[in-house]
Amino acid sequence: MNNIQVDVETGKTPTQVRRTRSPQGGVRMGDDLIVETRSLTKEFKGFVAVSDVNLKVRRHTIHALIGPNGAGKTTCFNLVTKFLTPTRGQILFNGNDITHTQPAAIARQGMVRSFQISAVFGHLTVLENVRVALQRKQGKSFQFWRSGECLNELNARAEELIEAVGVAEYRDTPAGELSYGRKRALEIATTLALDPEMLLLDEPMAGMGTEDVRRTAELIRRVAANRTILMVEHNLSVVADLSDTITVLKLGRVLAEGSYAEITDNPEVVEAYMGAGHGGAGHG
Ligand SMILES: Nc1ncnc2c1ncn2[C@@H]1O[C@H](COP(=O)(O)OP(=O)(O)OP(=O)(O)O)[C@@H](O)[C@H]1O
Repeated sequence: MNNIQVDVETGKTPTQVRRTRSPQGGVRMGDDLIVETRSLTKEFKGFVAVSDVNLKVRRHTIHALIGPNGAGKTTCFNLVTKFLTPTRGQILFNGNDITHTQPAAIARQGMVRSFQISAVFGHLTVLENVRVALQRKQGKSFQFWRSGECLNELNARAEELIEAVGVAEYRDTPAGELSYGRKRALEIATTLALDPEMLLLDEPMAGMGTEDVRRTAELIRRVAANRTILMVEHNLSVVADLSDTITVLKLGRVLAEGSYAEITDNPEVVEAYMGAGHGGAGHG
């Protein structure tokens, strides 16, 4: 049975090449940092939604962004994934300044936002959806795909991916008929088809029932074995369970950063959540 570590990182990936290459931008980061933001700031018509955020995401960790409503999590996430342009500040990915790079170019560099590129097509089966994603990554040449060998390879890879995310038994089911949680697992499979070095997840548990949350958390943990994950997540018990590092935002600024134990020990964090009317750990 394949597991996620062998099925998605085969041979010399572009990722591995990047890891050994010296940064092109000439901006040095600490060796273990994959993403760093410097004084990241976003203003909307004078309103400062994100203010001077210095984020340090270490390679091969799960890093969560949390905070009460309106804290700036989504804005911060959209800045890092380049859906928004910062008013000020800098974003580095693998040492390269990507502040002004287009989202598609960043995806090619290995930073992929789930549910961004990887739309799931409801009328296609689970397996077909993953095949489409694999073809999108590799297939520019029609001739290439005409070769039977390539198609076999593609099928084998697609089977591995759906196995890895736990939807293999639904391989021939149209994606539109899947439960919400399984659809999101399939979305993760289509994202993994792009072989990302870093995965950005925007509220991966949103709208899920307990069983789907448990399964998705397990999936994220497996996916993270050889990747970096940055996620915005409201479900604090999931955050507690999964995250190596948590950055707490409040009113656009970093209020605290550390392990779950560290941040929950911080009176300012407790106050921020209580003050905002949040129910604390386990709140979905
Ligand atoms: N496009 C925009 N124009 C104006 N203000 C915005 C815009 N996007 C976000 N904001 C404001 O910026 C602040 C931060 O919003 P953001 O959505 O990033 O917070 P959040 O932490 O993700 O909140 P939530 O948990 O409620 O999703 C909020 O006050 C919001 O109203």
